[in-house]
Amino acid sequence: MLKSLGRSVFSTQRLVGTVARRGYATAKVAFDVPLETHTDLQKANEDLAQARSNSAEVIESGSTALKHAYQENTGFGTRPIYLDMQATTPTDPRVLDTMLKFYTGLYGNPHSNTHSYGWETNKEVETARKHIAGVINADVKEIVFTSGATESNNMALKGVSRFYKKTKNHIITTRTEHKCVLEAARAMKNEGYDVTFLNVDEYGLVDLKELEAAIKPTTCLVSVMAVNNEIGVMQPIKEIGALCRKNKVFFHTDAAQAYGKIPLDVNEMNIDLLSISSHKIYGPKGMGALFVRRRPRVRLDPIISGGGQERGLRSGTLAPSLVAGFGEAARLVKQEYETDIAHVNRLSEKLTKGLLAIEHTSLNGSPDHRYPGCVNVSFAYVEGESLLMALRDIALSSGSACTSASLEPSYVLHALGKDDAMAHSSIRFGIGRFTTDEEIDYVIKAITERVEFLRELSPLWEMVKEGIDLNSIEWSGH
Ligand SMILES: Cc1ncc(COP(=O)(O)O)c(C=O)c1O
Ligand code: FES
Repeated sequence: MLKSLGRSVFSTQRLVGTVARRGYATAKVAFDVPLETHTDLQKANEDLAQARSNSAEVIESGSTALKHAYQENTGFGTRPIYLDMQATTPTDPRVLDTMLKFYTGLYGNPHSNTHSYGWETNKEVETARKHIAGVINADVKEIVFTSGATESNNMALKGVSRFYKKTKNHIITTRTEHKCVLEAARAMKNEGYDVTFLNVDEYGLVDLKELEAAIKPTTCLVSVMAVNNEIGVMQPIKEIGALCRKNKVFFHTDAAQAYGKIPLDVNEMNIDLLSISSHKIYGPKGMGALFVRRRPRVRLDPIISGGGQERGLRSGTLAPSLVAGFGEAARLVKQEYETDIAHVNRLSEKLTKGLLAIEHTSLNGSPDHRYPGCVNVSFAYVEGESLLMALRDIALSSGSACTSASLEPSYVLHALGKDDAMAHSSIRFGIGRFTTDEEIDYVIKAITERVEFLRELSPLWEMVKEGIDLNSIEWSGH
């Protein structure tokens, strides 16, 4: 019988009905389809949001945080508190101001060098490049614009290994990289390259000795991310850089979650290639860059062929509005670094303390080597997706688990040795420049109440309270 205590007991269908009865939502939605996949859950969420926004009643009005969550009628439905900063950040209004002029007067092609339309746009592009380089102490000539960190990572992994393939065909990366690095590495494996995927320890950190041992005479590239997007863990980038330089291997780091958020100096840290994403720093989406070191020079095969823009490494006309927005976002992260980090630190401490005060919760990833703006917590005996459904007033993610249409739990948490149940009960909280104290207070209160509420529904929780050892039970898979 215990074997059947699987997903059906935690059925989201039942949960939504119950949540509605408890008064978290005034609308009741009937689901006549079984809610099994993530797509079903999303649809159910959308239906519920629609029903709720059609309802005249607003729950628990009064507090500003709640107003923010439920009452702001933007015409796009209700707006939950935004705590999904690793997925993307809101555009800073100052960034938008910088971008608008490119949709009116400044429409010249930045690559046109025969007239003033081209020159004036090009000047703006180069100003942006300077701001972007400045954040990581790079030279302007070392910044190549791309469509985002996905493209930058592909360029680095595919471009470098293809260029050096005659003499070197080995790539080293880790198991907790973003999907775009893992998939680019896998693509190179399919092209015949030798790829090592390093393990991480229980804190999510790579072992430097293991890394050194993995380096071979044929190794051309080591790619280790700076800050993990799911758990916020910061890898020892400086030490990895030193190790790679000593062994004459190029070092690439995916800094999509790190750029502008932790101190990065490409020279001091011996970084040869570094990927950046504009929309993680309050800039526009669809924009990014790859830092490519000039001394010692890193060579790479372009993955896009064409007119030879961006030093021949990335052909195609640049999007000046996006470039300038990205540049302004970079200028702002540098200018406001101290204020931003102090703000994020303070709210992160408050949130972490508040969440870990709930019994049977734990922080995922190293508590010491982390970017504080990403807090990943496991709530034992509560299913992540049930909790997300009960937290419709807060925009959150359970890391990569819920971005997938399958019910496969996070590979990052797995790499840390977490079991399926723990991975499925984990939620990622992202704090940023515009997050407020009131929002964090509201989130702590809401999570505390709803975790308690969901546990009350959980037969597992009942068993825990009765003192049954859950490890002795054989579960059915899902
Ligand atoms: C660590 C990491 N790498 C790469 C990316 C991809 O960035 P972009 O959306 O700019 O392609 C992301 C964004 O989700 C990320 O978090
Ligand atoms: S699929 Fe969302 S938590 Fe498992």
